Amino acid sequence: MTQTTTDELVDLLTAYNQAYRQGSPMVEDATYDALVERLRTIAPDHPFLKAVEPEQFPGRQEVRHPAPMLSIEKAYTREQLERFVARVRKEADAMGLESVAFRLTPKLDGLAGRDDGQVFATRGNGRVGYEISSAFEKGVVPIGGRGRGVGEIVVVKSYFDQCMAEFFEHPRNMVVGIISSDTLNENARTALNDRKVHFVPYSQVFSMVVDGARLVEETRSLVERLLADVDYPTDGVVADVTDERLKERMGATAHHYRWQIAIKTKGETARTTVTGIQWQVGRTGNVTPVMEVEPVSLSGATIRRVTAHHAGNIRNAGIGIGTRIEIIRSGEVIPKLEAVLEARGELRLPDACPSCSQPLTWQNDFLKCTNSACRAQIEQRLSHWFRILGNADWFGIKTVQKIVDNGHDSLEAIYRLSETDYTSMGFGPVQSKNLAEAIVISRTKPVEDWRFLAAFGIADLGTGDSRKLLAHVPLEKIVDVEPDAIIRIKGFGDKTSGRIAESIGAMAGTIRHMIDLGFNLQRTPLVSEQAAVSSPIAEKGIVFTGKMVHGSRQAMQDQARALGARVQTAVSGSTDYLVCGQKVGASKMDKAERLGVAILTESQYLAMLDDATPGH
Ligand SMILES: NC(=O)c1ccc[n+]([C@@H]2O[C@H](COP(=O)([O-])OP(=O)(O)OC[C@H]3O[C@@H](n4cnc5c(N)ncnc54)[C@H](O)[C@@H]3O)[C@@H](O)[C@H]2O)c1
Ligand SMILES: [Zn+2]
Repeated sequence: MTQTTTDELVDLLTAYNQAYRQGSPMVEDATYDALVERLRTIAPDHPFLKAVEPEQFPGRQEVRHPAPMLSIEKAYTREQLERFVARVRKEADAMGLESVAFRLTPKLDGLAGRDDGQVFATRGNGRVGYEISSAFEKGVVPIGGRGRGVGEIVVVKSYFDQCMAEFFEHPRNMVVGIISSDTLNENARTALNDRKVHFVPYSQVFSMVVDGARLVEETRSLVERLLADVDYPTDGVVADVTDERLKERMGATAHHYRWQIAIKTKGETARTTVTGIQWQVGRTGNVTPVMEVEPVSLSGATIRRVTAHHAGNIRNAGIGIGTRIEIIRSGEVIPKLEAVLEARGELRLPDACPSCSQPLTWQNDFLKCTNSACRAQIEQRLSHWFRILGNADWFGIKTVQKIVDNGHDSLEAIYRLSETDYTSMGFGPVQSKNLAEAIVISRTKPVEDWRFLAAFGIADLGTGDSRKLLAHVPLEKIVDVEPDAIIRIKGFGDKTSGRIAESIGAMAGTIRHMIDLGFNLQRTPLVSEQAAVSSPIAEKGIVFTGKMVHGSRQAMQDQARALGARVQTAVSGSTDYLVCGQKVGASKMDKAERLGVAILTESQYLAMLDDATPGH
């Protein structure tokens, strides 16, 4: 190999690394790692291999780490893992250690950080990182509390898949965006408000301790067990030697600790051929490509459809019928386009909306239908209503399409339908009954007013911002809201406020109509009222569990809500207190302990409320 090839390779790696750190990788990890290995073969002493691949956050203050935050050596194969275990064994023998144990933890795939309780910093180049303490003010949830050392900033995976996957190509994009920019877009704000962006210290994650033999023999099942319950994006499992003296003896290179290895589980890939491209219209008018492919088997499922995320991917790669592609599936329901192997066929992009035939326009990489009367958008908006309201099932997209086909194309119309109307549209007797009941349930089952408002699909108003808005403007005044009133609320910018007010204005009739139907709405307390209630549990996430002695659980939950708490049904990363009555299941307690949630008995909890009440 000549010097130029080495340089070219390093240039390529540098570019790939930069794209990756900014949240939009250009190639798969395995491809990147293979290139790194190639560099190691041709230029083993190249500086690129001797350091942590740097990330950059321009304009942030630099923070020196007390101990370097290094990269991790990778094992893709059994042989690589065996070699690692053998190396550890050898050092242990030299120390006269009889047994060696490894602590296994999920390798979280986000943005690494370190929180000493005062300063929160990124990894940077491993020695010097960047100060990002504002992340906690933005709403990143520190799991287990502040000051727990190194960990990873990640988005809750199920949440990302359900609510954010259509806006971001990878959860890391979202995290990097949130940390690096001072102005957050609507989706990022929603996720932060929903408390779904966490800083997870590695000390707080689920772990298992095994010996070297088991690690090598049962790798697959161990990895599966470790990752089964982790609701964060992962890209493998990290194995650490547990013995402190052995760790000290093994030390580190400039790149990684010698007592640690990452067992990588890359998403499974397959190769296939594009046989067609379907264009789907979303609620906001984005027209996105779904490729039909020759059926191919991938992690146990037969794949026929592959998403290409946005039209730009089709345009830039020149994908036509006959194009050979590589696809990857790592947990998503619909697999993604991984790489274009050979572009073939004619590139054909729609110039008209597949639903309403209006001309499309490009907005960055997205093709957009701007016709608000577009049939597909109406269907998506109606199904959005039921999805966000979340208290009544049965109105999936197929059902909604059929209803719209029959001329009922607005919420007003749908809420007028009766069981016999459904039957005459051709729904079966059972389904007709279910649909009619679901409508009643959607009005009678309690639902938060911010969900109700967000369900209309108002521009720039996700659930998080809807809650914020309603803390300042009560729902019954919302249709008359002026942009000025929104701008004054923290977190709303000029443009967004204008768009929100305009969009609310355009939907005022429907909003009023739906309010008048009398939903069972739980009000968001107004900030002006909240000031009066200063309680020790305001804003805290609380789970009540077990049989309560003081009163019914329902009554305690209501009281907690009135005191401004966020009452939850399950312990999660956003829980602050688990209040235990009698006969509490061990699993809830375990989970709470693992997540660093404070566990209180019923009387401890009541004492806490009492202490804070004036006059006691
Ligand atoms: N696809 C691409 O274009 C591209 C580009 C650059 C890097 N990469 C990938 O990034 C990796 C190298 O980057 P890196 O050095 O940032 O990361 P790494 O994979 O070497 O991981 C090291 C980091 O993992 C974190 N980590 C996550 N879970 C952990 C746990 N349970 N215990 C301890 N640490 C944990 C730590 O912060 C540590 O700094 C490679 O796997 C490479 O494939 C990909
Ligand atoms: Zn259209």
